[in-house]
Amino acid sequence: MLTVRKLYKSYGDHQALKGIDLDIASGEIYGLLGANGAGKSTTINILLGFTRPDGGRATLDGIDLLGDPRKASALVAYLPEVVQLYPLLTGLENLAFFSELAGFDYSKSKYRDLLSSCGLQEEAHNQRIGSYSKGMRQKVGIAIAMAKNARLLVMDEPTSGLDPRAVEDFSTQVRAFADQGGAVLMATHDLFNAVGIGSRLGIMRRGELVHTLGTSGISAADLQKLYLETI
Ligand SMILES: Nc1ncnc2c1ncn2[C@@H]1O[C@H](COP(=O)(O)OP(=O)(O)OP(=O)(O)O)[C@@H](O)[C@H]1O
Repeated sequence: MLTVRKLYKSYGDHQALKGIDLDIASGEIYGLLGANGAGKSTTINILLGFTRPDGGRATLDGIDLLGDPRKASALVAYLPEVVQLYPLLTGLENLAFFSELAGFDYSKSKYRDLLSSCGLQEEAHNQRIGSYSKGMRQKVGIAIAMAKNARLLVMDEPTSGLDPRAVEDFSTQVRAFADQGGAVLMATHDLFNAVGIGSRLGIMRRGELVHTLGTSGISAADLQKLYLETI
């Protein structure tokens, strides 16, 4: 579904990416791991069209993500570390606004269903986003991704600052997105969550993807050992 080939990026004479290859299938949650500066955000920013690569290709369901940013933004949803929403609008109004921006016009009850299915309690639907916790904002962010039928959900450090209950809720929503056939790419330092939620993991070191592994049968302790030996 997502295919990335030979992605290169330099900043001045510093090579931030040295030929990244990445494949994420439909229904897969891929955790991208690596120390600060390894190149995770650069990879994500290129896939989102925020940064231009020096070389390489990325396709999603055969569509060129790097050459056609408008098509790409219709297919890809992004959850940054802090989900950017309008603080003076309610959760429901934000969902309606961003859905309409993406060309979808649902009924109010459909928006409510989407928010509820993403775990946002009903009493919060009509509260302004300014009063939401980080976990609640993420639920709206995932509802927006679902509303626009995104095929790929990209996330940067989604669990930083979330309490364990919020991480559990978040994991449930992300799994639901993947179970509907979406692909998920998540850059994270949270090894425990990565091994819990991820189907596959990649460990980056100095601009290279040096290990990829499936998560079945791997404990967080095993992953931590491999990670520390790798970075
Ligand atoms: N805009 C930029 N200008 C110059 N150098 C940059 C820029 N963005 C990233 N870099 C450099 O590229 C390398 C990769 O950075 P990147 O942010 O992709 O790493 P990361 O793995 O996401 O790190 P972190 O875990 O800290 O977010 C680093 O050495 C960083 O300093």
